[in-house]
Amino acid sequence: MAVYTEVTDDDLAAFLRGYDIGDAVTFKGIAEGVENSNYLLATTRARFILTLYEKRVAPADLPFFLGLMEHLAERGLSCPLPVKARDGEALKTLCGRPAALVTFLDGVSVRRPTAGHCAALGQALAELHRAGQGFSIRRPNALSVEGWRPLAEAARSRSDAVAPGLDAEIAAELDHLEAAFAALELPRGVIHADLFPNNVLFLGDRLSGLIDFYFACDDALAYDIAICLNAWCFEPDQSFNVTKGRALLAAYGAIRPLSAAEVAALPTLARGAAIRFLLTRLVDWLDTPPGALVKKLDPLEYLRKLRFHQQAEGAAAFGWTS
Ligand SMILES: Nc1ncnc2c1ncn2[C@@H]1O[C@H](COP(=O)(O)OP(=O)(O)OP(=O)(O)O)[C@@H](O)[C@H]1O
Ligand SMILES: N[C@@H](CCO)C(=O)O
Repeated sequence: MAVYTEVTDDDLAAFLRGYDIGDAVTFKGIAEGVENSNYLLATTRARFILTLYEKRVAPADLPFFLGLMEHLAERGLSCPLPVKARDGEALKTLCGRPAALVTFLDGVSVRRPTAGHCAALGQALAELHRAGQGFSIRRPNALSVEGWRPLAEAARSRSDAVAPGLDAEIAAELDHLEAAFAALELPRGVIHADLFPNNVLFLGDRLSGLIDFYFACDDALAYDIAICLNAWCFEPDQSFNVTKGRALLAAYGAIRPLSAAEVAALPTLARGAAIRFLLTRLVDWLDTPPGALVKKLDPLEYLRKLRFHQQAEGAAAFGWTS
């Protein structure tokens, strides 16, 4: 569940007096999501999402996230648009938390993506990468290669309890990845960095919006593709669906063609993307107390994906065809 901070009717009424968006009609907490408190607000004019940023979002990063959504929306990407208050500011404080209102997007996320969904995702990802060009604020990726060993250290004495031998397996993989990533020179730009199916909305087969930009940062554009290949193209039995991978890559390439260096780097990037989510899930798994309301995500799902990539030979394993 994701309502950590309760907003009373009085809090809301006082908050909305700062905006010119009509009067509240309905207001309710949204159960999905794990990072922030989210509410769906309908006013006499339109629907909005009210987000109160909880402890995992650094307040210093909020101008990047809100500015990025505005930049992308102005360039035609279907993503939430931060709503400015009467004073021209989108970032406010509510119940002691940083807070913002963004526009509501219609659509539902898909649980079992088809190849058609993967193609739509690939196209939208390339459009996002194009639209991100020219965005002036920088945000390094704290969860790229330099961030992985500290996460592994945080889990270290406890990870073998999750899977025997896990600590040594992670250490060996990090040795490999640190060298492999150091050798990469790839086109960079703004990436979403968490574009899992729960962050992509569809109306029927049509992709209607991208949400949750709170991991967005500057990094290799192809790293975002690798994150999506991992999140969208594995089946529940953990086999990689080459048809879905091919659909994603072809649709992406039709908008933003991949360079030879990016294609060659995909297996390394996919291993990196696998260990990134393995590690963050592992730390959360170990640190979340029993009985907490937050749903814990399985780190071993990403260990299995990592092992697939360790065996894979070249981008053809993802369905890449030149
Ligand atoms: N602009 C929007 N339009 C429509 N629905 C939205 C919008 N923003 C968020 N939602 C809904 O709220 C839910 C939670 O939002 P979001 O994914 O941003 O939360 P979060 O706390 O950052 O969680 P997580 O990082 O786990 O995805 C989404 O799954 C979606 O149902
Ligand atoms: N997408 C992340 C969760 C938080 O963004 C994961 O599946 O591990």
